[in-house]
Amino acid sequence: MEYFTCISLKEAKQLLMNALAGRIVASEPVSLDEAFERIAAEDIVSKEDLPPFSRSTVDGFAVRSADTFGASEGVPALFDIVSEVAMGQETCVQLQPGQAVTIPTGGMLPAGADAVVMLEHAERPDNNSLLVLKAAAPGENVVLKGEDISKGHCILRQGQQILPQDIGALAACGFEKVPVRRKPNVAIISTGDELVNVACTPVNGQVRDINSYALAAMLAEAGCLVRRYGIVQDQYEELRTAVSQAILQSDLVVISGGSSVGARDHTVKVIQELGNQDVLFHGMAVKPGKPTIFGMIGKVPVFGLPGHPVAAMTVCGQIVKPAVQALLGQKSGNVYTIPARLTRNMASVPGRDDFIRVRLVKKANEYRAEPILGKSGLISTMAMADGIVHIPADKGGLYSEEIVQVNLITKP
Ligand SMILES: Nc1nc2c(c(=O)[nH]1)N[C@H]1C(S)=C(S)[C@@H](COP(=O)(O)OP(=O)(O)OC[C@H]3O[C@@H](n4cnc5c(N)ncnc54)[C@H](O)[C@@H]3O)O[C@H]1N2
Ligand code: MOO
Repeated sequence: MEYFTCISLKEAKQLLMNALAGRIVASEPVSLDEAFERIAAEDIVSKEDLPPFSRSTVDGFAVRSADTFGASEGVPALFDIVSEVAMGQETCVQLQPGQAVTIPTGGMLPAGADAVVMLEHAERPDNNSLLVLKAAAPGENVVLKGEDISKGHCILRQGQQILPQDIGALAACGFEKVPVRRKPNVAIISTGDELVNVACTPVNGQVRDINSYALAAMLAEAGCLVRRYGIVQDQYEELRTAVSQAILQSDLVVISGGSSVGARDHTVKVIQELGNQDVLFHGMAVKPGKPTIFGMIGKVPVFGLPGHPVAAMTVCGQIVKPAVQALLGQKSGNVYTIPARLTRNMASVPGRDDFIRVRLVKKANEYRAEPILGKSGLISTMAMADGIVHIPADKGGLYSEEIVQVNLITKP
């Protein structure tokens, strides 16, 4: 007997995106110290040229490059040293033919100069004159005004995740603060009469709550402010009360466990009742993770994730994280993949998306992906894995020795 009307992962993602369209969270300004990994709420355009003046990249002598043409150790070009550029100060010299000025690395290029001769390519017969031993090309050893970032250049795109190099560019252009998306508030509710808190020693029949911790970590990494609502017993009223409270305080709610079709699985009924029948799907053709629920309670997306820990984490990666990205207006999440050679055949069922855990082993010049076999209730199979290989719905499996893309779940 089939209890679920399973829809494809593709269809599930589409329903999810339709339901979340236009629900991007508000923005807030943060300082550069707080901007790492946040999502830009606006395009940020430079209001100035960087560098704001042409500058030297070496210690040496600013010259007109044309004056050095043909210079060599045998036939050096002779210059008058007319001034000295001081670091951090404007230079008002206008270089004339045959003139040079001393300049430090980073110093402002004087008007008329278009190249810098390195100290080691010149000799100073006396304080006021210079012999250049090597020709300098126009622009040599110089960063031109605006060469790094020009005025009007977009340094950060709306929806882009802010990384250290972006923070550097923002600092360079004088942005002390940057508008980012507020972190979505996410509630995680664990359900199950058998669950006890991590600090407890479970008696027979009980297990510790794994999912609320693992999911909290995944969603914090995705940019959320996560609140764990603790363990709720498999009782309709208790779950209803917890969810009613969670939706008032959250942008997204995750309920772990109770998503299947057993007598104690109340999640669907709670979403239906609080959300005016708005359950958009119950059942996805994926493995692990088939008994997944998604519905809206008012404006709040609510997910019912399967209780088996690997299934809960897989579904979190496949549909909850994309939902968070939609709330953040994030253009694309960082997915690090690595090609690897599969070490054994992996059968699947056409029409179903499978996600297999793999361990990566470096051998010769390539990585080999060793599938970790084990039921979706075994958290160790996830903890041992370096990545996940996706078998798409249009394939009946993967062959041993086939090159596959591994989505890394460890940091590269
Ligand atoms: N007759 C059927 N039974 C089941 C089906 C099915 O299609 N027909 N699907 C199976 C699949 S697939 C999964 S996955 C599970 C999902 O069940 P639920 O979402 O209802 O979850 P529970 O029954 O509450 O728990 C299942 C399993 O996971 C353990 N669990 C639950 N929460 C946690 C937690 N926070 N930390 C650690 N472990 C947790 C729980 O103790 C159970 O062992 O249903 C299958 N059954
Ligand atoms: O979702 Mo389940 O068994 O596929 O873990």
